[in-house]
Amino acid sequence: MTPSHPPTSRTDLPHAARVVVKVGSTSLTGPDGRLDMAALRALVTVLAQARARGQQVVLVSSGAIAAGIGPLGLAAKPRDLATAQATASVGQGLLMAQYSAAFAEHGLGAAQVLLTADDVMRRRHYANAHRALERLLTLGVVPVVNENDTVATDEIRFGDNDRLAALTSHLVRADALVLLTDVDGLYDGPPSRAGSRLIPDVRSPADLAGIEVTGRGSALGTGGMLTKVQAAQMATANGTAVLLTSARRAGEALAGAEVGTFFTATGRRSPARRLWLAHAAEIRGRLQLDAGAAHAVTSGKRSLLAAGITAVDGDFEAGDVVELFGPSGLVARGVSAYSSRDLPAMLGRSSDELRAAAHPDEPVRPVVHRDDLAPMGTEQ
Ligand SMILES: Nc1ncnc2c1ncn2[C@@H]1O[C@H](COP(=O)(O)OP(=O)(O)O)[C@@H](O)[C@H]1O
Ligand SMILES: N[C@@H](CCC(=O)OP(=O)(O)O)C(=O)O
Repeated sequence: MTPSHPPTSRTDLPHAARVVVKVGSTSLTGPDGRLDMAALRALVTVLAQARARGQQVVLVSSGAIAAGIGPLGLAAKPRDLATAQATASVGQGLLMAQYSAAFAEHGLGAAQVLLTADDVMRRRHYANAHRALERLLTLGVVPVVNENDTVATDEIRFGDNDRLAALTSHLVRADALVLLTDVDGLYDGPPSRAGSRLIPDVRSPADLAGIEVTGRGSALGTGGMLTKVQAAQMATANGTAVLLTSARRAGEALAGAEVGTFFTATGRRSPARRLWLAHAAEIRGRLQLDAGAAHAVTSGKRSLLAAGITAVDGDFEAGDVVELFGPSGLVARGVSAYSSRDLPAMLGRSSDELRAAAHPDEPVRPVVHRDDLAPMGTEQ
């Protein structure tokens, strides 16, 4: 197999050693909202061709909720969490049965892999998921990944499979990520608006300036174009090239044709936790830092101590993600070890003062440990 490196252009894509392909609900369902078997089988044929070329393939497939709507007699995609969870657990089994049958026609095995946000955020879970996926790939099986919708709670869920696909690309160290949807690429405005034009290449985040993307998906889709662009940025910043196009063009895309929008890989892999913090985590509050603290967390990559915090905003618990602002703007995101109720009494106090005031059994921790920090913004 070709040595692993991100493709630098579309023509390189058929030579990428390991590819993650993500397909959205809208591309797998017909107008009646039911699974479109022909679309599913056509996609599997394309993935089997990639396998025949010697590429390893991981499929991230939405469609569990869509597949559950018909059998449960529902009129539309459920809005409340409990019904969405129930619908996904009915649909996921049906979806997977179709994939297993379709891959078997090409002599390929398929494996269901259901992930939650914890599986990429927590170090031990991450190592576990990584090991299982590696073994599946070396066994020649095609992993079919979806979010574990039945157990994912509102607080800790990806909610959209685009960012799950970017994190899966990190998990398997993919060279390329192919995002398949119902439009043929990224446009500079909503594709339904007359005059919107396809953007063929995105070479750096600056190329995205001025582009209008909406977070609203179609009736069955979830994140719209916004989560796809976020996923593309997560993946490219971590050394994975991205091609965004329509599911109808999956065959051409994987064969290296001039279709869709190609996002060049811009960065190198960072730890998964940092990736999550920087791009996917929900922000619950904000800490204002003095200049010294802002410099310490960005340049020195040091833990944030209470002494350098001047103000606390928001309502958050210990373990929630907060944004850290220096005198000239956003500098980092991090996991706060203290709640917004406990922090105000600690501000500006040195660790020695806090230790003297604390209960002897209670260790004084940094407010944000350096392992839980993702530098962002300009003061890096
Ligand atoms: N700038 C844009 N370029 C392309 N598509 C866009 C843009 N802004 C919004 N969209 C919409 O995003 C939709 C795709 O998102 P979504 O429905 O969530 O798909 P999926 O089910 O494949 O995840 C497209 O149908 C399109 O109408
Ligand atoms: N996990 C959900 C997918 C949610 C989702 O992201 O959908 P989509 O926007 O169509 O990729 C399901 O299988 O229904």
